[in-house]
Amino acid sequence: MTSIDVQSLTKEYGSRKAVDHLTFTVRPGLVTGFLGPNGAGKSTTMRLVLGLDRPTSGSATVGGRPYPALREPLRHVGALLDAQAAHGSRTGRDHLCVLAASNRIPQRRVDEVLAETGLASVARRRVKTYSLGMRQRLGIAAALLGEPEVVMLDEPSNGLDPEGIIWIRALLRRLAGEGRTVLVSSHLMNETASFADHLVVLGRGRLLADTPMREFIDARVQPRVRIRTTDATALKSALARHGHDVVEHENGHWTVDHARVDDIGRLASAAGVPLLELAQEEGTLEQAYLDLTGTETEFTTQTQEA
Ligand SMILES: Nc1ncnc2c1ncn2[C@@H]1O[C@H](COP(=O)(O)OP(=O)(O)OP(=O)(O)O)[C@@H](O)[C@H]1O
Repeated sequence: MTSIDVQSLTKEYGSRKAVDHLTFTVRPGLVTGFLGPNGAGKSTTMRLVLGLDRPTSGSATVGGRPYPALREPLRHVGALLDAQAAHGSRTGRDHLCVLAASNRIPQRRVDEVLAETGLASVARRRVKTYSLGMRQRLGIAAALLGEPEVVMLDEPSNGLDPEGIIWIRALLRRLAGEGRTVLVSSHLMNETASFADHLVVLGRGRLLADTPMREFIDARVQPRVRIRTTDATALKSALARHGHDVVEHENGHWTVDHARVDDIGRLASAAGVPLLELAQEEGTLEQAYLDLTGTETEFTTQTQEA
């Protein structure tokens, strides 16, 4: 079982703490979403895990060992940090062949990952002719090359087309299903909600949350019920009798906060109120995330006063 362990990790750039006494563990068999506003320290943490930067203090290990101590590291950790990193004058296939050779990975894996990432037909083209999405796929192919137990991807959906986004979702779920440790940073909340089991959230270099995704949402966003009727007066008074406030929306539907469909459905039925619509609206990851990080954002968009 290989986990990523980050212990009291701190990285200072001059007087700025990019990462500030950070401690968390990324466990196998799960997809962990790595979230945080711009500048929160996600990429720095990933770079420290990969030994691309030295921590000011603390440690980051993979399976109990620092990354630089791993022999043939691509067989243990696959990472996509910067999709522009591949040499533009090499072909996609050559790029992967060089990586494979330096980590004693059999050449057949090159063709396997090219097929898996949908790049087989452009494998002999130079990387500089690749679109952003193709480069992203090549970076993911490189990360998968050594069949690593740990996969770390920084914004993998960046530049991918809709088919690619569906593909990456399925890929991440499969990798976790195979028992691998999967850490994925993203700013796309709907995307993250579609593949993550667990979340690690940073703000200004510090840990804000380390929790299963469902718990993260449920702790911050109350569920509500969406409802529509032909008899507004009767419904409103039935709800009021049971202490429920309704919020009326422009297109004719209402929402009842802190409520469950079972209760509202029974209540409407007992009062003989006809319903056209009755649905549970669960809190979204985006709502929960914004609730948590509202005060932690270094760069917020200011609305200009007239
Ligand atoms: N090489 C560097 N030199 C100086 N400061 C740096 C360096 N790398 C990162 N920083 C600073 O460290 C902080 C964390 O940056 P980092 O790129 O890790 O954030 P992030 O969470 O990945 O952000 P984003 O979501 O925008 O990618 C930022 O304030 C950034 O300006």
